[in-house]
Amino acid sequence: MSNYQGNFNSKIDYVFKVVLIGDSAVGKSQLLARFARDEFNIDSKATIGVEFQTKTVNMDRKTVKAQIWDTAGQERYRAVTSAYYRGSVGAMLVYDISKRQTFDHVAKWLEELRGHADKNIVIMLVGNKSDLETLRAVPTEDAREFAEKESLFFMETSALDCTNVESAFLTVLTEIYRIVSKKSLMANEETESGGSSSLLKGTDIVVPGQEPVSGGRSFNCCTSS
Ligand SMILES: Nc1nc2c(ncn2[C@@H]2O[C@H](COP(=O)(O)OP(=O)(O)OP(=O)(O)O)[C@@H](O)[C@H]2O)c(=O)[nH]1
Repeated sequence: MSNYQGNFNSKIDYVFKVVLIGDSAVGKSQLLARFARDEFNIDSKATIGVEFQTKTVNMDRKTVKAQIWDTAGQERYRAVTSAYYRGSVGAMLVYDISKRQTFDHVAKWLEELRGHADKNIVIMLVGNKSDLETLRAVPTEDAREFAEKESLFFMETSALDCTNVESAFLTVLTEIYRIVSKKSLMANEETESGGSSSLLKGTDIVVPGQEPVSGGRSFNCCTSS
């Protein structure tokens, strides 16, 4: 079920759409549950269609609402690909450190992501289930090397025991914020000089219960109220 945790009383400076992708059962839904609500469900069912949750964080005296989207890893249950990626400015590409195949499929997920998302999207490679060290099938070094080659952030996490979950999401959100603030600065300069910026274009995001969030600002991946 989609779960919208909007706070209509406080001013939101930005909305960042972040998508979760990766094979089925790697723990995408539980990473989201842990980050958004500090919950974990050992009997987590496969996602059908698409869900999202929000979490509001403060950065640099701005209020950022992370709108995190989760879809099924299984092809037959997945959301429409292009709609899922539309407007996303961050992605968590998740595999399971105890299942080699889920890491072998990371390149395929990355290809799909790069084919559909903004070229400047911030991507974190996430090796989840780090609590299953005794069953490890993906050496940390292999993943780190892949991430470096592909210019991705990389972290190992455990939604079960909380390791690095917050840190992984916050790293992505902070990097998006860094790019967007820079773009905001550039946009102001370009308005004066007549140029155009290529940083994190994104598209309009409509949050249920709110007006479409484009508007005020010259970059439309985010909102400003
Ligand atoms: N040991 C361990 N199990 C986890 C962890 N994260 C998720 N799981 C378990 O892995 C299973 C799958 O988790 P989900 O979060 O539903 O996986 P998913 O990637 O969302 O799966 P799809 O919806 O099919 O794409 C569930 O039984 C979870 O309880 C973790 O960090 N450690």
